[in-house]
Amino acid sequence: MKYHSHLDTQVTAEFGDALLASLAPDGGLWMPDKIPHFTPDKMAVLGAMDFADCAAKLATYFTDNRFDETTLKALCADAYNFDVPMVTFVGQRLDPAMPVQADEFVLELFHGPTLAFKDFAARFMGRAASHLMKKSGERRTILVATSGDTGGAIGDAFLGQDGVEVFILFPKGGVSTVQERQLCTIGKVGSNVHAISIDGTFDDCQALVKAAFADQAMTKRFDLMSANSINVGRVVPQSFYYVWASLQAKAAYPKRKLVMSIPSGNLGNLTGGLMARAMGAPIDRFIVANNANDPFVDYLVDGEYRPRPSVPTLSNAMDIGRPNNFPRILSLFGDDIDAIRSACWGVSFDDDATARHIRRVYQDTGYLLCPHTAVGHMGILTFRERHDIDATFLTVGTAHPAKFADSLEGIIHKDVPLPPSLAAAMTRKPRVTTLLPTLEALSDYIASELG
Ligand SMILES: N[C@@H](CCOP(=O)(O)O)C(=O)O
Repeated sequence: MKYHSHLDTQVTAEFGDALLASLAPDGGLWMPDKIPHFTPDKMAVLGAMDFADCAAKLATYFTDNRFDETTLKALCADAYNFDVPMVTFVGQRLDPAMPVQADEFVLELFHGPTLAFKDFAARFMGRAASHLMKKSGERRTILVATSGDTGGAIGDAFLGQDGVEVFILFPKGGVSTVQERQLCTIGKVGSNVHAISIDGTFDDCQALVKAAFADQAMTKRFDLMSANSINVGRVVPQSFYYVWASLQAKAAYPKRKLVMSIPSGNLGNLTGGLMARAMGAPIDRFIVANNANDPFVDYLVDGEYRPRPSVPTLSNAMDIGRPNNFPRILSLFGDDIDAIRSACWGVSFDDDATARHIRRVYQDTGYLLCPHTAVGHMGILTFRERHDIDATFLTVGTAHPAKFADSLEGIIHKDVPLPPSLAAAMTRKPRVTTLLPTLEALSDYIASELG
């Protein structure tokens, strides 16, 4: 498998080099040259595996000869040591071996160490980068912009890794209280993970990271690597759980179509899903569910892409006005908006609707949705109102509700208990630096921390 820049197919790289470089030399996003396509028979074999083995098998098609099968199997077994359940609001689990009647499930992708779907890609990326860097002796300074969840997952995945320093940029006041404490307590004094509160929005953080990569001198001086989903090493592993989950759902309900709803911001998760669909994963359609930051939903409606400054919402991890992966989606579909529309249906919701929905589902069933997953589930309800279709519906559950305890307690008027890892983070002293959103401030700070 080779990768090419989305700006120029002649600019190519192998997986390991694309991962460590993050962006192509022309500033483009790396794209797989050819997405492998699996027949239904081959898909059935993948679906019969457990998630870690399925991921390792898929990874053999996307990596290069620096990753043999044994390495990938061990890497995925180590990365994916947690559950990937699909459950109804009343706790019924989708299991192809069990007779099940329900048609709506939440694909809970938040059982990894930092309680968000970002763990899937961060843990693969961390282990893959470590494998490459051990061989070559290279070093990297990782920059990651976060609106809440990516930073924690990347910090956790690279914590203590030799030859790597991680700088997590988050918008001051723009992430939940629990997320902020998680981000700011991963790195202890002297460790390789550094949290930076940026006086600005997530878009400012993301723009700063991009400006750092556009600055050749800075990229070279610090050996920069991005751990955001502009890095193809984030997007590839985000396709694995779509393949596996869709195969489980199809095995349980072979006759039904499958519709998956993705709460979306930077569009990296959707890109992973679209890649899985291109591989032959039996997903009929994606619902792209946005909060008030909805340039992609608008694009699906009128074909005009209008990135704009983000506004703060309850589902803060999706407060993104200029989604990084939009060019990848265009590239996957050769700019054909009709093909994009046949794969994706979009809808957006405001905070009042989100809060009402969280309260209603909690009162009716006892299931507490995180604000992002709530947006995803509302997407399914609206889609079902407008389409008469016999399908299994999976809402992609992006984060554990306890990460948003502060806002959820005001919505359900009850305490939201924290899982042990988050409760422990709340007792630790934060270690964070506040910076203005300028390249000079960022560069000086990195230089001072690297000594
Ligand atoms: N929603 C993200 C924002 C960064 O997006 P990514 O796709 O680059 O990880 C977050 O939670 O930080």
